[in-house]
Amino acid sequence: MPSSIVVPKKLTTVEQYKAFLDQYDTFLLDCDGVLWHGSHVLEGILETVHFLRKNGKKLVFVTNNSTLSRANYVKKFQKLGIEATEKDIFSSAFATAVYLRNILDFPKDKRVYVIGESGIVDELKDVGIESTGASDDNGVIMTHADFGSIEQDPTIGAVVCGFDLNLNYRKLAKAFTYLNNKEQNAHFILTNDDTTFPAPNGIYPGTGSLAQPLITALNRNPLVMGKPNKPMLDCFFANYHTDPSRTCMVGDRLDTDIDFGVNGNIATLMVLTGVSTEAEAMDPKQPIKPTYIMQSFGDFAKVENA
Ligand SMILES: O=C(O)[C@H](O)[C@H](O)COP(=O)(O)O
Ligand SMILES: [Mg+2]
Repeated sequence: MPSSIVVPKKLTTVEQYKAFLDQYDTFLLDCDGVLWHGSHVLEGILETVHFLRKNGKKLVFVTNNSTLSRANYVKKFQKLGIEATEKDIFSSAFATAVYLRNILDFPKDKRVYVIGESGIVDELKDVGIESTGASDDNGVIMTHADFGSIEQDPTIGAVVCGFDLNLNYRKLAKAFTYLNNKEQNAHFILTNDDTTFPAPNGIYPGTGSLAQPLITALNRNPLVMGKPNKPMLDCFFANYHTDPSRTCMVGDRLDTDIDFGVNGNIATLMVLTGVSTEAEAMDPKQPIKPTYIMQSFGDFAKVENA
């Protein structure tokens, strides 16, 4: 059906929330912008998670945020008051590691140069892939005399770029050097390409924006692992067997979360606590349409008290 005809259904009343919840058994929950902003859990989220689980609903967490491993996400969840196990968590770092190991059959004698944080390094290590970079070059201020210190490294079989609070010119110059060596033929991979992400006091540049200098300099498009792309879909459906007709993706971004659900042929609920707006979703020219829209996932807590 043409997207201009699909009109998302706005959920606003407790009766509508209840009728919505009765349709689904499994909820794929995005994290940044749905559950929290950074480490600030949004209002009603803890009550909603508790209520849904008490009513037998399955919650799976699917995040493009590659900064933590699943093990460290479990610790974050627990610290914020949400029980979770590694098997309930799908991050773009995990999808990247699975893709390098299972799809690319990454050579044993090669390493990955990482622009990003511990989540990527740890998940690669979990599948037996060695990496370099990441925090090695944090805080390194280059001078114009330093270019000679950037050398080729034939052991680099891939460059993986994820969210990196400590991005700097040296990291970009090293990644460019490895990727620009045509004989080396290193893979260029982004964990995700979100242009922005929601923090407690606004939105900020995301991984897709951080990687743009490399994309422009190389004139080359990377492979992207996270939502809405196939590697994350394959990673999820290889590990989770749910009834698609009783499964719903909940997210704050049209171009990652909602598109991921559309690509996975499951229903989608867009919440307005993150990046995408109701006007964007309702725009007849918008090609990506959520099945439902509501203000906040935390509003489901009102059903319990109804
Ligand atoms: O820039 C990023 O890495 C992403 O915007 C961000 O972390 C998205 O996380 P999600 O909303 O998928 O949990
Ligand atoms: Mg999000």
